[in-house]
Amino acid sequence: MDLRTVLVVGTGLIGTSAALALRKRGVRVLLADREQGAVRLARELGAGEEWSLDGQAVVERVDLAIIAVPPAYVASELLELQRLDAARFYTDVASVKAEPIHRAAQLGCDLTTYVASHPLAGREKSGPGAARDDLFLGRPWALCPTEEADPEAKTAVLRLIELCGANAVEVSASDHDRAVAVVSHAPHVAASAVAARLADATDVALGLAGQGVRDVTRIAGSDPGLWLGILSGNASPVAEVLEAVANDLADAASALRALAEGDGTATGEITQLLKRGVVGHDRIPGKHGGPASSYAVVQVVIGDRPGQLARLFQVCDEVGVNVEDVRLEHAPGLPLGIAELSVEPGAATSLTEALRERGWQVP
Ligand SMILES: NC(=O)C1=CN([C@@H]2O[C@H](COP(=O)(O)OP(=O)(O)OC[C@H]3O[C@@H](n4cnc5c(N)ncnc54)[C@H](O)[C@@H]3O)[C@@H](O)[C@H]2O)C=CC1
Ligand SMILES: O=C(O)C(=O)Cc1ccc(O)cc1
Repeated sequence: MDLRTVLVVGTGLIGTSAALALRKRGVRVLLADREQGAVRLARELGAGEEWSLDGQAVVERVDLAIIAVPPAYVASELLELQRLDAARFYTDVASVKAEPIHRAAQLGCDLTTYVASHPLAGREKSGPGAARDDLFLGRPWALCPTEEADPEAKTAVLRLIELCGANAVEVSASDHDRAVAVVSHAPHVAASAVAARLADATDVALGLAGQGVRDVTRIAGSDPGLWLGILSGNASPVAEVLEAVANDLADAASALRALAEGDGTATGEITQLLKRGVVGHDRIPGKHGGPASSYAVVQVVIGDRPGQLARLFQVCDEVGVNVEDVRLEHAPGLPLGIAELSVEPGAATSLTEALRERGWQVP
């Protein structure tokens, strides 16, 4: 089915990102939020037009309404939108699925026109100002149709996912919630626990912070209010994963205590955890949801001057090398840094040679 008009309720990070992606594909988008400022900013960013009611009636029934509000408000928003007959079909994007669906059933929502969904893409920033039209490109987007759902409602949500450039993954709500406890929600709490150690760390310690601690704690910078809602909505599955993580941490701490007291055999336990970590890390699928791939990394020294990265990418373009990922390491106190370019292993040598020929320092 074609989505000609879509209503986005909740013009924050996710709602506005979806709106921008849809606008880019020529879809007409209407915007609503309980905060007028959020609608205004989304509109100014080109995400669509303001949704308005004619008294208590909708002016125009849209093809699909996307409910992009915190998990606890999804069901009541769905009820209200269905009462207004605002759309033919409805979805939401909340990070938890079983509870909003259960609540919607309890409130008496029409489950035939509703298919819950969840894009596995986001950022540690909130609000329309953080939105990006390419946020969902190549990312998984779960959809959880219930038995009651009309097949056409599912088709509408699949079209939304396709228009946003994401990869649809159909899964039951309970399997979804157990899965995201492992890959998103428990990692978030673990990141917060590590970041919390930094709250009273010394300036010396913080001055020595490198990329590792930034990688591990990035998501800990997210909105605590939103995350309290996400974790509360998936409490048991998240608690189960955290208990397992806590056991591993407690075992590692005991082994290190034993090691500090001279028990050399304790290294075995620590090695086992580190090795299990490598196995788990390597199982994370690569870009576009494909199998985990190992790219070659080409390190290039770059000066801290405007335009350096653009010139570096220009060389990659000239020699036809696709940069799969890029990471910047800054050298503290020095006017230079290192750009780490991840490329297909077969392309690393030719890129290195091309860069050196053009005067770049490739250590
Ligand atoms: N932040 C992230 O990285 C991701 C978030 N999600 C889910 O997307 C949903 C939205 O999250 P974000 O966009 O990050 O949050 P956000 O805080 O950027 O935006 C939420 C917006 O919803 C509005 N809102 C709240 N209650 C409302 C109501 N009852 N009616 C109308 N508007 C209301 C707020 O004013 C705000 O503008 C949440 O359910 C979240 O679990 C899904 C994937 C990633
Ligand atoms: O910032 C990131 O990398 C994320 O992975 C964000 C995120 C947060 C919540 C979700 O439900 C899905 C994705």
